[in-house]
Amino acid sequence: MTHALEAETALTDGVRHGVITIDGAGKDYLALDGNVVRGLSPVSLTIERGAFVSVVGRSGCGKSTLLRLVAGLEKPTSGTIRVGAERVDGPPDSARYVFQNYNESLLPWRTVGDNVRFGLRHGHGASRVSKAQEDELIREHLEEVGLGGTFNRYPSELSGGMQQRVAIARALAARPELLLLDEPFSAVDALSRGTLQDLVLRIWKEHGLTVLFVTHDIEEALYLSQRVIVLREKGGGIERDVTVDIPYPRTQVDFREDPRYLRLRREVLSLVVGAE
Ligand SMILES: Nc1ncnc2c1ncn2[C@@H]1O[C@H](COP(=O)(O)OP(=O)(O)OP(=O)(O)O)[C@@H](O)[C@H]1O
Repeated sequence: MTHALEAETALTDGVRHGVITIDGAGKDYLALDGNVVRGLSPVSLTIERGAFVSVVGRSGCGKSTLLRLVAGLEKPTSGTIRVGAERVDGPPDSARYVFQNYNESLLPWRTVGDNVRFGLRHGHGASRVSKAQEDELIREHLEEVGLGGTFNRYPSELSGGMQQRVAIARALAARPELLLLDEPFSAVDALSRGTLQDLVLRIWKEHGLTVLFVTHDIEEALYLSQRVIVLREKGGGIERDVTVDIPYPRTQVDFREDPRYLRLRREVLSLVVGAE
């Protein structure tokens, strides 16, 4: 195959499979004191359309940097990133990002319904519909994340877990193909966290999304994902790409007793602890 034909095939495959293709992408930051800080050594990674992939590693290993590069919120110092056939150079239209801190995710002066409306109006291939149709769609999205009846409330009137559900509903309203989640549940209590994990799994399946999920919680990463990318300390790049070959549906209690999970937890834990 000629190079031109190979490139062409790669592009059409990219469109068809909606892959994230990271090719030697790395990031060095210029710190305020003028020193260069390694955010992430160059990494290469392909994520298939419809995959659920998590990124784990110690604090400062570059998890958020990797996600922000894919989200187009940072420019790589080296290498390239593509979402589908498009080279990332700013936030891709087909991707939505949910932050760790729900206080930053939502517009506090807008009602829950209007926060979701924002997602609807600024969505992927958004088309104008009447206000009544919009309201109907917003109510459906809120129902989907278990927040029926909160349309006219303000974010500050909701618990942290509920606010994160609003952020997810708003992201879904934008009809993304790719959902990027940066430690979205780290600030909520353990029980709400389990429920939110199951919500994300349901949404992933029902909407056929590709999910890239950053967490410091190895158990969470294994429970959710088909693949867990372990990063080396201090922006050192990829230590291991671990396949989680345990079928879905998974349930919180059974999954954690599965011998395959216990083996993988041991493997990933020792990689993270040993990734120095
Ligand atoms: N804007 C920035 N300016 C300078 N250095 C930065 C910036 N953002 C990140 N860094 C540095 O890049 C490295 C990787 O940071 P990053 O936030 O990606 O790590 P992380 O694995 O997500 O950490 P955590 O688990 O603590 O959130 C760290 O050393 C961090 O201090």
